[in-house]
Amino acid sequence: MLRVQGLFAGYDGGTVLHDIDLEVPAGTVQALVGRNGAGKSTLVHAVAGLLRPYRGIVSVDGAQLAGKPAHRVARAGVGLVPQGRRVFPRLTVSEHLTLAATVRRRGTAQTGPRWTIPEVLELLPRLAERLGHRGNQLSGGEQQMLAIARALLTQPRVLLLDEPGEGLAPDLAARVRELVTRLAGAGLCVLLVEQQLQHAIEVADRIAVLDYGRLVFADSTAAVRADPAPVEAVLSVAGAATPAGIGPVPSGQESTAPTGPDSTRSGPTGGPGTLVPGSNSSADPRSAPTTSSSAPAP
Ligand SMILES: Nc1ncnc2c1ncn2[C@@H]1O[C@H](COP(=O)(O)OP(=O)(O)OP(=O)(O)O)[C@@H](O)[C@H]1O
Repeated sequence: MLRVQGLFAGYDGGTVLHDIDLEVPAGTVQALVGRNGAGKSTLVHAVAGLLRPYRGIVSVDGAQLAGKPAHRVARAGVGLVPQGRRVFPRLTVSEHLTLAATVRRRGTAQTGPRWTIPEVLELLPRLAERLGHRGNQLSGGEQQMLAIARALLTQPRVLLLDEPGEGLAPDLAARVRELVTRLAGAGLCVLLVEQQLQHAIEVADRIAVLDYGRLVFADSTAAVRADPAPVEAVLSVAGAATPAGIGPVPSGQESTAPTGPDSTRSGPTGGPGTLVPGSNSSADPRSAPTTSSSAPAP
């Protein structure tokens, strides 16, 4: 189980993510949707240890990970398929896989599937035909497959996928979604960032919506499929060019609970089908942050 609780994070002392609560049980896919700049990648980075949260909890099966560096988070069982794939241009496919396979999990018992290079190649046969090719010789789809293979070889219990279908041909993107379903079926907790609500509906068990750095909606996919209007309303607000913006670090950073509007927090999944209380509704042009504290950057 991946648990995120009361998470605040941002850049250079400014706050992008406000009081995020999310739980992803093993064997399920949690989709995260939201407009450009809503904070989706920031959340993924904060979970993966690439960005140190200002405060809040990130845990995997009870092990606290918030604030730990990315390599420790990876060893604790969190695999990342970053947006843009980020493969090494000069390393071959084979070298990428070998390197990833050397990341060993420490300090926790192995649960879920344990991937070997042959198994990963069986899952992604295209890579088997490209073992000697360097990263910069791969197509976008092949790079995506490599990024997924590399993440699996770190033996994750939690897989974070940041827009894995971005830039792929529709049929390849659909194959990636099928793969995501299979991986959840194998017992992984999957947090999937998706731009397209329809794609999220296809693959996810639950759907959460980030807007202006706040979790404004969370419910089962079945509920969203039955009534997508609340999610569509958030995603389609005019003026989407205004991103989350970076506000100041929340005041009272050192205190145990946030104050002001942010303190109205829903349960971990935000409650059934509701726009999360305490967040601004999609109809409100919102201002980012609540205070102008000058708390220090992390
Ligand atoms: N490294 C950074 N330094 C400063 N600000 C950043 C950085 N990365 C992102 N931001 C800002 O944080 C906010 C959220 O960005 P983020 O990339 O998390 O959004 P997103 O929802 O993933 O967007 P997209 O769908 O366009 O990828 C934006 O205002 C963005 O400009």
